Amino acid sequence: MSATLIDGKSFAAGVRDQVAGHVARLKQDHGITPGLAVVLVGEDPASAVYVRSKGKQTVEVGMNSFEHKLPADTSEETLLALIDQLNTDASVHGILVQLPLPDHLNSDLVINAIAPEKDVDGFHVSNVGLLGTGQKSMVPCTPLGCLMMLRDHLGDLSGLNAVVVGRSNIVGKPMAQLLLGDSCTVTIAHSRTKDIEMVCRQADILVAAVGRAEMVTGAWVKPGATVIDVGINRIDAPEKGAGKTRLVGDVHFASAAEVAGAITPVPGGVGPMTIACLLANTVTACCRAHDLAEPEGLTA
Ligand SMILES: Nc1nc(=O)c2c([nH]1)NC[C@@H]1CN(c3ccc(C(=O)N[C@@H](CCC(=O)O)C(=O)O)cc3)C=[N+]21
Repeated sequence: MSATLIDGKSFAAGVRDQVAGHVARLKQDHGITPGLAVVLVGEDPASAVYVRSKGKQTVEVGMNSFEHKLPADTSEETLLALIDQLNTDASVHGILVQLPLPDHLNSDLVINAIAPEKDVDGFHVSNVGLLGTGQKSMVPCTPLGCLMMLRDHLGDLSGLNAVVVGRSNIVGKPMAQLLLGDSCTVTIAHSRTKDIEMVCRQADILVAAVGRAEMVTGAWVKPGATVIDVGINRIDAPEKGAGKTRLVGDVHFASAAEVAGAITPVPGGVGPMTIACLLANTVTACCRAHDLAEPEGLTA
């Protein structure tokens, strides 16, 4: 491997330290404790793990964590009533509804019921529009974490060719907006893109967010490029024993790391940054709610 490893795990620990500092200042100087409410509908085991990890880290940085676990058959009416209550609760500065929701619930409707200024996921249509027009908004956590690592590693991004593989509302589209905001030349590639390998090989910055295990190989990577792997895929790992699994990204790490200048690993790359940025967004939302100066370096 010749690429520099971008250590998301330690970067995220640094972001959480900064967040903890801001939380302490909010408590001491203003008597305010930022609060994050996480809503989980149903019993998806993977989602439950993430929600527990978010709650633990929220408390570790000194914030209040409010967890709302609802049964899988919760009605839209009940869920909307809870969101309404959280919208008006002054101790709640951030609201996250864990996705995906069960099929009978309309996630667009639910997300757009969150007060935009408390929408720490940045998924509300108002925040999407504000980001797209370069106005102050809540920025989705995963793309924000990727941007922080890119700026840290590369400094000024202006004029660089950035290719985002994947066009989801959660990662691909907002990632492209953020890179455009930093004056990159941005291409969004996806399953219908012609000669996707050739498109990717033009990228100084290559962000893989398709959800297909190890799809992006070294042959897709321009020598020296910075590769950000957003994918988290659990695959069978018979070499570890019968029935064992392991996590891999959307990038075939071994081959890409031979060509790239820098690369994020999975696990320990983008994932921990996503949670750190959720905490950062909650502090930002709290400061805005109280008309206080926003933390620097924790927003786009
Ligand atoms: N409204 C909403 N917002 C989200 O941000 C959201 C969501 N719904 N639904 C589920 C996905 C998933 N997600 C992850 C966050 C951190 C790791 C993470 O820290 N992963 C570790 C590994 C964890 C492991 O070992 O399983 C790592 O990559 O190093 C993974 C996944 C946030 N999501």
